[in-house]
Amino acid sequence: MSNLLRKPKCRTLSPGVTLFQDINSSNAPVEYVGLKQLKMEKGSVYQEELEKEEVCIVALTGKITVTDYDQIFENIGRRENIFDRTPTDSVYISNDRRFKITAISNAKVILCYAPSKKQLPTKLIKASENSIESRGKYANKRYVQNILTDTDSTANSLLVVEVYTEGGNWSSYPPHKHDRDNLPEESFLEEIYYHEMNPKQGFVFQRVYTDDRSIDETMTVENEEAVLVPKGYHPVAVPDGYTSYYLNVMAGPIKIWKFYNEPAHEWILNRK
Ligand SMILES: O=C[C@H](O)[C@@H](O)[C@H](O)CC(=O)O
Repeated sequence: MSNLLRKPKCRTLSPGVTLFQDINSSNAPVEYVGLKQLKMEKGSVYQEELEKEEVCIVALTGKITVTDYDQIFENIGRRENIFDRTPTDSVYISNDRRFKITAISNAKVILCYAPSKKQLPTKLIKASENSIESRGKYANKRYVQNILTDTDSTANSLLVVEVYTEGGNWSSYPPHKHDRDNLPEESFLEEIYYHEMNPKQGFVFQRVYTDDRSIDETMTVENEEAVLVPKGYHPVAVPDGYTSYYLNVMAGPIKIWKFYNEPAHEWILNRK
């Protein structure tokens, strides 16, 4: 199995709180990004103390209450099913703070991490504040819900985005990368993909590869699996009949998303 593919591993953290994905610099070839996926039973509690990291808590499904012990955001979350295809609520919490999540209903939560040294205000990112984009044409149409963009001053490092791609389409396509700290041509952002499929028995193909092919992994990715993109191009192909969802966490030395399209395939963008 590819070192870039992370299958869910079930670990009970506390009564009613199960960890399925836990990706960080101690167990993955990444320095800037981290991700946890939690499943929480109604009434269960998850607590964490942050050091020099910031977190975006995404109420993936169900309802949760989040507090940083100064503010409390009650009953957040806007969808029972990720494929309701509506934005959801998130909470940004900065470095050197602690937080507690209480599940108001059975809930699925994604925690997105990135480095942070300058403590910024905690913020509820309402679903209505997500900017929505329809990207692509022909067979690379996808639908994007931006939670934290590179122009958003809420976070120091984090970019968080949700992408829906219908069957028969490609996303993150034409292939692009952002693995060089070389502005204005390209920025360096590591990336984690957290994937879900509808129906859930589906899969997508994702290739992660570099110009020199020192990395060239083509993976079959199934429901609730994650893919690491330490560097390289990272297109996704979705089989007919299925809808792909993925959440991206991105971060790097500078919070700018300037990607570089692979020259061999950039002509794709010029079709009328
Ligand atoms: O670099 C960003 C990620 O590859 C995705 O968020 C991608 O941009 C989504 C898309 O445009 O298809």
